[in-house]
Amino acid sequence: MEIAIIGASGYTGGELMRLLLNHPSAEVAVATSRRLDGTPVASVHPHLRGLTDLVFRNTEAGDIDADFVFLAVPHTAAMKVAGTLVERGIKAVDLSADYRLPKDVYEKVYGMTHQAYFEAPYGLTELHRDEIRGAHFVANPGCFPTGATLAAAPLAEFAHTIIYDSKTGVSGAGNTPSETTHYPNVGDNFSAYKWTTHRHLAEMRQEIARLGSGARCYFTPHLLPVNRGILTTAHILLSEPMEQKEVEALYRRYYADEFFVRYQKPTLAAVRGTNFCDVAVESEGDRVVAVSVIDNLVKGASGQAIQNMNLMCGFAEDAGLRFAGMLP
Ligand SMILES: NC(=O)C1=CN([C@@H]2O[C@H](COP(=O)(O)OP(=O)(O)OC[C@H]3O[C@@H](n4cnc5c(N)ncnc54)[C@H](OP(=O)(O)O)[C@@H]3O)[C@@H](O)[C@H]2O)C=CC1
Ligand SMILES: CC(=O)N[C@@H](CCC(=O)OP(=O)(O)O)C(=O)O
Repeated sequence: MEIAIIGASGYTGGELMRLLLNHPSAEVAVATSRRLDGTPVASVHPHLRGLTDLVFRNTEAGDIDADFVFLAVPHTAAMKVAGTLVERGIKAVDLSADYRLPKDVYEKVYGMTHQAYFEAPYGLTELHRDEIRGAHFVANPGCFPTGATLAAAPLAEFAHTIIYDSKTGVSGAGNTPSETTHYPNVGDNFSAYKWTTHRHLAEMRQEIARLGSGARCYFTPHLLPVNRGILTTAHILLSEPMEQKEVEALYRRYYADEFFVRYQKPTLAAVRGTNFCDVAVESEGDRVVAVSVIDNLVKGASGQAIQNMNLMCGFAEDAGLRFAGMLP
């Protein structure tokens, strides 16, 4: 199957190309960039040199010749081309935020009118597998909502309040340099941002509600001086206390059949470069602390996008994604 990546010069585009090198049934045939038409992919992604001869092309969505497309561009850019792909009958996963929320919620959170809205399954694979399987267009979740929701999902129905406290690596901000990502500002430093107003809170609330929970959700992100990874500490306040044994058994049962969710002490290094989410819980009665880790560029973006592509196209869900991280 031939793949096109729109926005292939960015971090998630590069990560899609890296991961798809090992996919048994898919090969990247088109890598688009507006700025880099005619430039070898390996000149921007040097880790791919010798593994791909592809050259970036500034191809319009209407002219793309491929069986499947990944949209790896910022929100608002994705909505400009999504409709064309759907009309042409080309299956696609959108890594941006453009189709993750209902229109009215999107417009409120992103402060703009959605120009090309349609409904799409939310691609948090473990929770929405049946809708994703066979779908033509899937909205890949945000990186924070992926790790946070997987941390809280098993206890959602027993909770009245969930407070997510996340620490993220800098690659979450994309490849455009900014004051925030400037090395002296981020290196040897640590800070909170968007303390109460991060746009991913809407996705987190949506997923907890879809689990049938009326729990209130809150979220504060922090910027870690590392390139990859998100560690989320979810403080889950329960209506009735639960003992450690019961909570741990619940988590182990909930994820027993999920290859990409592992119950073990979460550390960023153990999931770096992989599609795994590691999770563990500790109870102190009416507060359970659930900690999860993911790689923001893999389970938080490109890896989960491939997991979704696999379901949409009838491949094994773990095709191209079954490998270990690197320790130490
Ligand atoms: N980084 C992460 O951890 C995660 C990112 N995402 C989402 O995935 C998408 C891609 O993110 P990421 O790879 O980090 O972003 P980057 O900024 O690293 O790359 C995006 C690429 O899109 C192209 N682009 C930028 N603006 C436009 C535009 N207006 N129209 C068309 N193309 C454009 C650029 O390529 P060129 O200039 O060469 O055309 C750029 O290299 C975003 O929507 C992001 O929110 C989701 C989860 C996690
Ligand atoms: C470190 C950093 O800046 N992270 C980004 C992650 C968001 C992201 O990638 O999400 P969308 O796909 O929803 O745009 C942020 O907090 O905005």
